[in-house]
Amino acid sequence: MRQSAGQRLRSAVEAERPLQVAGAINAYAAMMAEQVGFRALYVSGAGVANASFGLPDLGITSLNDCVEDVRRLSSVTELPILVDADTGFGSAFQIARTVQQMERAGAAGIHIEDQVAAKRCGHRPNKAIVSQAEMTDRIRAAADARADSQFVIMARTDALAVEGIDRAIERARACVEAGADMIFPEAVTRLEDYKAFAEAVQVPVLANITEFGLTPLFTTEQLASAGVGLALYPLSAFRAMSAAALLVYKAIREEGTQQSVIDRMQTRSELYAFLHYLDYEQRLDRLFGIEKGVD
Ligand SMILES: C[C@](O)(C(=O)O)[C@H](CC(=O)O)C(=O)O
Ligand SMILES: [Mg+2]
Repeated sequence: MRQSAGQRLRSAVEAERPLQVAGAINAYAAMMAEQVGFRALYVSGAGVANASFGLPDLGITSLNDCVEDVRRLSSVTELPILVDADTGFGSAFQIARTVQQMERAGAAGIHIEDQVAAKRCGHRPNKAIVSQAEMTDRIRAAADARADSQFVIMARTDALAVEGIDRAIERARACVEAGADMIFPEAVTRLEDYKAFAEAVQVPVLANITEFGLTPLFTTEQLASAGVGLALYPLSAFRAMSAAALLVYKAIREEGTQQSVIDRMQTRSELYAFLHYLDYEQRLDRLFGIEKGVD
């Protein structure tokens, strides 16, 4: 029997340490990431807000906004998809609904964080977090709502920046007791802190290797030595795509031609290869009996 998405994520974490999880802001990006060998994908909350809606990552987008992006990815890939569910999109019953909708949309797991609903990016100042009791309630509600017991509930804590390492670790442990399968300590600055989390919680720990934030760009080797289970690159490709797009827009506008930036572009045949375009065409020909040169 085909493994569930949750099982596939758990197996991937076992198979690759740390499991590199690639952020994909759309279905086509997911296909490229899969075809270069990633074994897991990520739907970033910031990605949904910034790329799909042109909004800042400040808790403005909804469950439906996010679920739609998840559906698009799960339609084109068998890779397990970890989803950023921000603060869970509400209180207990809404969190339960978040879990159910994400499962149905094909997600393998979600992370829920302990920031207040008016959340911020984890690498920005002035974050505020809910009490430990409220956070463990979120996790309990999420774990209880799963249809598939293998669906991954990951607890993200933003407590390190707010309350320091000891309280953050205590929170992470409390989340595991409440049913969290994995832990995402946000905005970690030192390898030894990852190690401390990993040793304390004894479940896979995720390192968010997002650029231009508080976490140094640790290598997978460094992360492995600190006992990290998953290495996340939430927006790396999006940042590069955005820079490339800007360059191209400017060149066309300023130079009246795209000639100077053509070698920055993916070619039509490269695009078609990732999309399996020719397979579609062949299927069409087979279905409708169209042969070359025959009307
Ligand atoms: C991981 C994250 O939650 C995301 O939404 O992708 C962001 C990433 C970022 O803003 O760089 C976060 O770390 O808060
Ligand atoms: Mg986020």
